[in-house]
Amino acid sequence: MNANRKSMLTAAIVNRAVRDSFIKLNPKSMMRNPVMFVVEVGTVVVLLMTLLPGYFAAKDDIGFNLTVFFILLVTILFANFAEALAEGRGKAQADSLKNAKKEIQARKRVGAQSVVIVASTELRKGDIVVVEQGEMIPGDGEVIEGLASVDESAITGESAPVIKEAGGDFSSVTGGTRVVSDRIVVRIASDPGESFIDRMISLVEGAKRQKTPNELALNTLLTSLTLIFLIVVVTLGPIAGYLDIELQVPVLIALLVCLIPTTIGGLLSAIGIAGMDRVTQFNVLAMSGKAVEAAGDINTMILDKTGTITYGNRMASEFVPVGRESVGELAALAAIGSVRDETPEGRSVVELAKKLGLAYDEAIAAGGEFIEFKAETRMSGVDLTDGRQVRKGAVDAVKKWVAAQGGTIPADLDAGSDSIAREGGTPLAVAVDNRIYGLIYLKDTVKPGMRERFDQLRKMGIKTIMCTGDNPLTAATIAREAGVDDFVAESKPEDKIALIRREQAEGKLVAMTGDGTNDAPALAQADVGLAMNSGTVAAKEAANMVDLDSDPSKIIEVVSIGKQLLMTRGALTTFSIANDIAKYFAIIPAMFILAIPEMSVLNVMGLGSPRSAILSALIFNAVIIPLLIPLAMKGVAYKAMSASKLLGRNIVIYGLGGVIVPFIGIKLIDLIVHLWV
Ligand SMILES: Nc1ncnc2c1ncn2[C@@H]1O[C@H](COP(=O)(O)OP(=O)(O)OP(=O)(O)O)[C@@H](O)[C@H]1O
Ligand SMILES: [K+]
Ligand SMILES: [Mg+2]
Repeated sequence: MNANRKSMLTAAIVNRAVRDSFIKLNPKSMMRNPVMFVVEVGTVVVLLMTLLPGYFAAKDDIGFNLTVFFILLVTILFANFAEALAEGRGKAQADSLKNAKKEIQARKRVGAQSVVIVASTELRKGDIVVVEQGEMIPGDGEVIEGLASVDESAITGESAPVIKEAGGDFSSVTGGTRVVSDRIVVRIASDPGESFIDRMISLVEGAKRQKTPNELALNTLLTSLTLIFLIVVVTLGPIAGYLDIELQVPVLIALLVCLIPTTIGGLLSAIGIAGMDRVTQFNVLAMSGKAVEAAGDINTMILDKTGTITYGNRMASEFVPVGRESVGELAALAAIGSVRDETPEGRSVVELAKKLGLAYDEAIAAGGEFIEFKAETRMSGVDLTDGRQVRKGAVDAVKKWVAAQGGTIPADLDAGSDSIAREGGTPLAVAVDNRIYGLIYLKDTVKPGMRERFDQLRKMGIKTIMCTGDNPLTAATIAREAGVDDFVAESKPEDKIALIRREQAEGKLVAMTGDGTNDAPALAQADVGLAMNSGTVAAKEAANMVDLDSDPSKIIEVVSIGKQLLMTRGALTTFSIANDIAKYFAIIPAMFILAIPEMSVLNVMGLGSPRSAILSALIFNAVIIPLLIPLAMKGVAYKAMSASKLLGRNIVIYGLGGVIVPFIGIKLIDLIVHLWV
């Protein structure tokens, strides 16, 4: 991962955040946060009363009023600082991305063979460019010719070059990355300003940050609470006046600020930004905050087997002949049928034949028409020039193919394939025309720690379904070994989308990962679709998240981050509202004692004086914001457990804690403040 992306808070980020806290005082930007905007209006009123004492207040109140003004101003600055700090890392990252986005020259193809030099900024969707060794790729696109290794460190932070090739699932390239060897022809897939880096910049900068539905709902709640308390406090003046009690405006404003949910109001956007940022630091790009929150609410997770649950480098490890066929013949045919199969499986078959010293005729292998592997047919092979058709593929698919040509199925085929499958391997049958020669044992291993991760997901209440093109027996073995809740075997690409729709019809939120063009519809259908950066342009465009490290099992952590975000917001909202209740008990008695000194029995907290009580409550209200910034940024500690259990636990910690902490805090502050007031 990128070193500067990992770095936590640098001095530069903090300095910038301090500066931004003042810039954010602009009422125009404050208005987006109604709770803090009310505080700002109150601050201005108190300032006016302090500056123009003759009009509004008695002279001896100047010191008190000035202090209230100062605490209120600091309260707003603290809230602004929280937001600015949360934005800081993204802004720093955007700066370094902008460096990767320099205008460069591109070799645009015109006509069949000639090229012209144009600026990369002039490239449009559909243009064809040629990129030679050492050159920067001028825009996002799909490799349509050639193969090259590409240094993508500008985007992924990963220094090892990756292979990009035409066709298949590793064909997408990103503008601003560099070809380190060979030459490719790329079809540009985005218009200027809409490239991956552009999107990434606006994403990390938060330029297009929109409030999520969740945030909007919470904001409405907080605004309503603010409005209610505003009405309460505004009517308190006349009521008190009627009772001949004089309540001073700055005291009323202090009361108002203590009562309205300033803690969560001040930290709300920081929590959202920090949640997004945690995902980004994890090298996953979420296209919206909504996607991250959806991840937190996921009920069902669909994972594919090969490459997600297992390592996915399925390697041929053994040739198993059936009937009276020989290993040599089987290996030769398997190799001939695989010479032009560029999948890892295909390459490993040829390698195994070579390793075992089993010969095959290179000339025969090179000729004929190559039949590429397709997830729909689950077979690959070659039609030789002599008319013979060589096929290898999923056992049931090959059986059907052979049967259709009037062939018979060797009696020991099923036993052989079952024993491979029971070990978690993938059996491939090898056939020529109507005759089956035997099996290839493809070995794959479950990634370590999968069982623990699925256990965790289960505790979170998330159902995991493994979806694989493999046969039911292999699927069952791997499913058992990895500990997923359910599996679907022999699934074709369209089965994934059907599965997602079925779950969604039951009201569930579904997450899935994918990288191929045929995953694109399912990625779009899923509530959280995580595409691999190595994958195709179609997959990346359909998904609402892209993993720069192309590790599909990361979906598990993304869900944890989403949950943590939702929980942090819930916990701090609970804490904030509980806090306000406690402050109410500190400040209301103080107000009345100030007006009617005989009421001093109300001073249950034993605070120094009414004024020091009010100031202490107000100071507590301000300092709790920066004290909670680390929690808002890091998120509350998250343990895998059911939603209801978590809710109960959080209400105890943050609800009860929220009531108790202010009493202690205000009392302590009062001990100091009382020395002056
Ligand atoms: N190169 C290949 N040539 C012939 N058959 C193959 C090849 N690769 C895979 N197969 C067969 O096709 C089946 C489906 O493969 P596919 O890649 O669609 O799914 P999968 O990788 O098994 O499952 P997953 O969805 O978990 O990735 C495999 O189980 C295997 O039997
Ligand atoms: K408050
Ligand atoms: Mg696959």
